[in-house]
Amino acid sequence: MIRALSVTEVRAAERAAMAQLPEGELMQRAAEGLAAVATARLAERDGRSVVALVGAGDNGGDTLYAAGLLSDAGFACAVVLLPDSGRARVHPAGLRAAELAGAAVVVAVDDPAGAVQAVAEGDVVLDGIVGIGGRPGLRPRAAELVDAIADDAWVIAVDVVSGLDPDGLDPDGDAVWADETVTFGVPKPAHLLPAGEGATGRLTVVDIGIETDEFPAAVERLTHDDVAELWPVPGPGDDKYSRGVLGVVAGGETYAGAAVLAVTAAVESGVGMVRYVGTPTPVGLVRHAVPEAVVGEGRVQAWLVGPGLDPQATGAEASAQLQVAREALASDLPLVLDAGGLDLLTETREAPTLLTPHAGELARLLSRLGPTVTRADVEREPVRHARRAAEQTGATVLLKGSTTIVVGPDPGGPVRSQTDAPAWLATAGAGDVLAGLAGTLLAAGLDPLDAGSLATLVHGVAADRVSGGGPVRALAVAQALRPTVRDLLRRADA
Ligand SMILES: NC(=O)C1=CN([C@@H]2O[C@H](COP(=O)(O)OP(=O)(O)OC[C@H]3O[C@@H](n4cnc5c(N)ncnc54)[C@H](OP(=O)(O)O)[C@@H]3O)[C@@H](O)[C@H]2O)[C@@H](O)CC1
Ligand SMILES: Nc1ncnc2c1ncn2[C@@H]1O[C@H](COP(=O)(O)OP(=O)(O)O)[C@@H](O)[C@H]1O
Repeated sequence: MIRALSVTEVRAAERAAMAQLPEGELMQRAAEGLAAVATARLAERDGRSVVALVGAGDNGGDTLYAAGLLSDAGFACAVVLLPDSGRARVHPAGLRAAELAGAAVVVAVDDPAGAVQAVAEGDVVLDGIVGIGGRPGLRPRAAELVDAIADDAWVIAVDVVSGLDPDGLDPDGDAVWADETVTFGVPKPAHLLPAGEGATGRLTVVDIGIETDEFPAAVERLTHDDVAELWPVPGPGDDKYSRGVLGVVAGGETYAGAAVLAVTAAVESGVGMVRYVGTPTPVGLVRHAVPEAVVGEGRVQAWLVGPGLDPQATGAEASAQLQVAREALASDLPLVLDAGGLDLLTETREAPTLLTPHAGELARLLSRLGPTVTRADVEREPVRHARRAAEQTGATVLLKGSTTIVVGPDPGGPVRSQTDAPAWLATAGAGDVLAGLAGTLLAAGLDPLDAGSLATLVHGVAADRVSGGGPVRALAVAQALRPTVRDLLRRADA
């Protein structure tokens, strides 16, 4: 699992480490790590010149020391000081080290044209304007200099891309767009959350000797190595009931195929059994496409309600199906609530509950529970809106997107953030597959946070497998779940 710490926790971890180390040691380690990465990138690109954009804080200090090391190593190094007060506010010892090593110093406020020219000449650009002390956005001088970076330069953000909210909550405004971020000790939320992930580029974590395991994570990301630990693998004593029966209330006369996709995904991901409840058309399709599924009500360990379900549908059969859906919501069993089923949520459930909206559905849900929220609002601040929905409903919320985030109702709990899928997965029916897969995991007894994030990871890996760089269809993703789970489980034996 990859863990990111909030700025507050990072500072606490750094304080604890600093208490054991000589003054300035952490910054030296950070600078050495940064210089080593920059040296490797220069070598890969046959580059000779480095330019360092330097702000007023310790992030600028790291960058100045690294520029000194790179200068010592023989690279042509320029440092551009951004603060209005010029030399006065940058890290004094770092500046001395860079100058002693022979780096050329340009004070942007005194020589704006020289600063632009220096920036344009860098084969590698170090963004040391701000790190974890930064507020979102770039000031005009910084923005102008960032614009001057050559298109083919390799931009390395120091610790956190300047312009981002390091905690990854505020929407990204004007920010540096890095090819790579070299971060110190532990990832920060901006590296893993939608607001900052794109601008962060490749993430390289440099060990500077700070202990972070004891500190709570703000953001977590499951990796392939986590699958074997979390996946419900049956043992000799299991039978189909003990492995978990999933009741699926999905599909209707309008969106009949959603039922096939969700039920297929549940069966392909190894559910003990599916009991399917639908109207005549999807019942016929499910019987034909998934002979393993049992049609009709019965005892289940968890429910999936919603894919392709029309909560406004009328007529005897649709009403009977909606009645089962409402009973599932009112039950004390774990529940995945997706798509049309989200409209049926009227009160807080006590049992484990996973809501799986996309941005539009989350906006609709929040608007039903409080003031109007638009899809654009959710897309601008996904974590805040998912958290709000989780707090208001008492459920775990899985907000789908290119980065999918999963948050539980405890506001202090971590955000799970997954980016495993190719953009080809943005296709109709993909969400129905995810819902079926999440249902399998909930029926097997996983809690909603693990079920949601593990399902998202496996769904994304399966999509990647069937894509191979080309289009995917949702049914193929569902059918790829079996080999995908098998291969991910095999990693543990390898
Ligand atoms: N702590 C440690 O032990 C270690 C820390 N390390 C390093 O320290 C970094 C944190 O350093 P930090 O705390 O000095 O904050 P930092 O990110 O340099 O920014 C603060 C300055 O930025 C300014 N500023 C803010 N927003 C701005 C904006 N949008 N645009 C422009 N300026 C803006 C603000 O100035 P003001 O607004 O007052 O003018 C303030 O002075 C961390 O990321 C890591 O690299 C490593 O050495 C390892 C050990
Ligand atoms: N740009 C993207 N990159 C990767 N995955 C994406 C992207 N956009 C959407 N997805 C994923 O595709 C699926 C789409 O789900 P959803 O919108 O509910 O589709 P449907 O309702 O048609 O089944 C979700 O799992 C989502 O995370």
